[in-house]
Amino acid sequence: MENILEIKNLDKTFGKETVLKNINLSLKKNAVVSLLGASGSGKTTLLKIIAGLEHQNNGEIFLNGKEISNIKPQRRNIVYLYQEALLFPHLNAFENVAFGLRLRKTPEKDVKQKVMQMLEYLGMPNHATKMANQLSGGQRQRISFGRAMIIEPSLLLLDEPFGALDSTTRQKMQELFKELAKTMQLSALFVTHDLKEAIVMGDSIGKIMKGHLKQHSDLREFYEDEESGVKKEVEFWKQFIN
Ligand SMILES: Nc1ncnc2c1ncn2[C@@H]1O[C@H](COP(=O)(O)OP(=O)(O)OP(=O)(O)O)[C@@H](O)[C@H]1O
Repeated sequence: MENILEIKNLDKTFGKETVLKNINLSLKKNAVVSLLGASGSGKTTLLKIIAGLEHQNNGEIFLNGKEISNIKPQRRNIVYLYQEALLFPHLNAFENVAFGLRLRKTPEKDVKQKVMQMLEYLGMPNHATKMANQLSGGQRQRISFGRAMIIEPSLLLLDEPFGALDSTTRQKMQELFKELAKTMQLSALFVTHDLKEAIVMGDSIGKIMKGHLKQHSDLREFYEDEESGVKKEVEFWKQFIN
């Protein structure tokens, strides 16, 4: 199947610090790649470069087969959703979700229908008229997630999107995302610190270590790799079971 995203030989340094070294990554259309890596390993930097908010020192980025390194962020049809995504404070939840549709001059009838459906998906139809500061942290996070999803971007870059949620809501959002990714045929890079979440969300998994990215084509290969930490995790749980 065709790759929506292809990164070739990408390097990034900040001053004397080499953050990313010879990164190669491919993402198939309608697939999700989970991206793991310790704090400070360069995950956010990689997403920012793909979104066009940082620039690489070397290497190329192809979106749908087209090199995009010199294309402005707003022209890339990529949505980058970061951890502390801010909602527009002067807009209510409905209007925050509707924002991208309004920019695209979507007819009012469709805006209403799409936004209400998204709020329904997010479990928030009763919060539509609340302003951003009247929502809880997790609710704000869900609304910003809905705002990103609703415009059906070619590529979604998600940086720990469910990091601040309790485990029940987090699991619900994972299920919702998987469902929406399928129905909206989304392609996404999904950054998480959580091994279990990476496995649940990803069709394949990449891990950044010491500036290098290792991409596993499937979960079996990821499991077999001692460095992935999955075997260790399994052994940990086994020791409690006779
Ligand atoms: N604008 C910048 N100027 C200088 N150094 C930077 C800049 N942005 C990031 N860095 C450095 O690059 C390294 C990678 O940072 P990055 O935010 O990409 O890590 P991360 O894997 O996303 O971490 P976390 O999981 O903690 O969010 C860090 O050492 C950070 O200090």
